[in-house]
Amino acid sequence: MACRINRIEGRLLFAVPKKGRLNQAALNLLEGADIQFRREHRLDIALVKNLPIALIFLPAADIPTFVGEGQVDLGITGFDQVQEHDAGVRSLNRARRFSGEITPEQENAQSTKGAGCETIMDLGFGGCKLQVQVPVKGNYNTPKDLIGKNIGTSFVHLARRYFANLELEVDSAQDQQNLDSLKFTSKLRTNIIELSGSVEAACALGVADGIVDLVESGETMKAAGLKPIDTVIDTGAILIKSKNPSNPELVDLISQRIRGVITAQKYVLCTYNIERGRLPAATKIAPGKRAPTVTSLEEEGWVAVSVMAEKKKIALIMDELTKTGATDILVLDIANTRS
Ligand SMILES: Nc1ncnc2c1ncn2[C@@H]1O[C@H](COP(=O)(O)OP(=O)(O)OP(=O)(O)O)[C@@H](O)[C@H]1O
Ligand SMILES: O=P(O)(O)OC[C@H]1O[C@H](OP(=O)(O)OP(=O)(O)O)[C@H](O)[C@@H]1O
Repeated sequence: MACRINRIEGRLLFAVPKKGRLNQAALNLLEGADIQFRREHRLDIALVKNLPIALIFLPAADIPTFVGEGQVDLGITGFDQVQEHDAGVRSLNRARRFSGEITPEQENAQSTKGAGCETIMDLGFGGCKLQVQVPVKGNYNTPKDLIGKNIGTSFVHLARRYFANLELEVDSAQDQQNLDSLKFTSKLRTNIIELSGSVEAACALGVADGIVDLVESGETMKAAGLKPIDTVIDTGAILIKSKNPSNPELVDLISQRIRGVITAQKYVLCTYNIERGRLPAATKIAPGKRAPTVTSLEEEGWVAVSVMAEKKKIALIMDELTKTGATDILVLDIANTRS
C-alpha cells in the first residue's frame, strides 16, 4: 500500500465499520471499553486520546482485507465478510494456479498470507443468516432448482462456492480436481451476478432467479415476496486481528476490555436473602459465573447472596428463587466487568 498508515505515530490501527448495521453497536463497544476519540467530520481516521491507537473507519466488507494483509492490526466486522474475503483470496490464487501462473506451493503461501485474519471473539451483535432465497410465487423450491440460473448477491465468492458444491453433488462427480476447477474457474453453470445492495429487488426486476443475501428479522425478504430455501452460513459481528499485530500487548488489553463489556451486557447482578438451609436449592437455580458470594445477615440463620446471572434468563430465575423461599430479590445492571 502506498500510504503505510499503520506506522502513523506508532499507533495500533483498529478498523471500525464506518456505516451500516454494525456501526452503532461497534461504537457502543468502544465507548464501553473507554476508547476515547473525536472523529472530525468526514475524516475516516481518528486518534484515540487515552491510548496509542488510531481508529480507521472502513466499510465492513473491506475490513478483512486490511486486517488480513496486516495493514491494520485489529478490526470489527461480520463473520460473513471474513468468510467472503477468505473465499475470494483462495479463489484468486486457485485460478492463478490453474492457469499455471503460480505453483501449488505459491498458491498455498499466497492464500495463507491474504486470508490472514484471526478471530479473537464473537461480539454478540449483528446476528443474521446468509440465505438462498427465491420468489414465493415461482417454480423454484430447492437450491438444486437454481442450478444453471441467475443468482444475485453481494457475496459472490461464497455463492460461487455454494453452487459449485451443489453442482458437483448433482453431477455426482467424485473427483476433487473437478470440484476445485468448478469452484475457482468459470466452469460453474450457475451464473453469479454481483450486486452491491438492495439485492432483494433483483428477482422482481427480472435480473435474477434467486438471491443469496442476509436475513435477520425476515422483513426485507417478506416485503420482496421471497422465501428462504437454504442457509449458506450463520454470521455475527466478530473482533479480528492480523497475524502479526504491531503491538500484541495492546491487542490483548483491548480484547480484555471488550470481553468485559460484552460480559457486562450479557449478565446482571442478582442479590437476595434466604435461610441458610435453603441455600443449596437456590444455588442450583442461579449458580453464578464461578460461584455465588454468600455473606451472613445479622438475623440468625439467614444469609445474603449475590450472583451473576444471564440477563435473558433472569425473570425465570427470579420466579424459581421466590419458590425456594428467597426474599428481597434485587436485579442490578453491571456497568463493566473484568475476569
Ligand atoms: N439485517 C441485518 N442484521 C444484522 N446484521 C446485519 C444485517 N445486515 C447486515 N448485517 C451485518 O452487517 C454487515 C454489514 O452489512 P451492511 O449492509 O450494514 O453494510 P454496508 O454495506 O457497509 O452498509 P449499508 O448497507 O448501509 O451500505 C454484514 O456483513 C453483516 O455482518
Ligand atoms: O431480515 P431483515 O431484518 O429485514 O434484514 C435483512 C436486510 O438487512 C441487510 O440490508 P441493509 O438494510 O443493511 O441494506 P442493504 O440492502 O443496502 O445492504 C440485508 O442485506 C437485508 O437486505
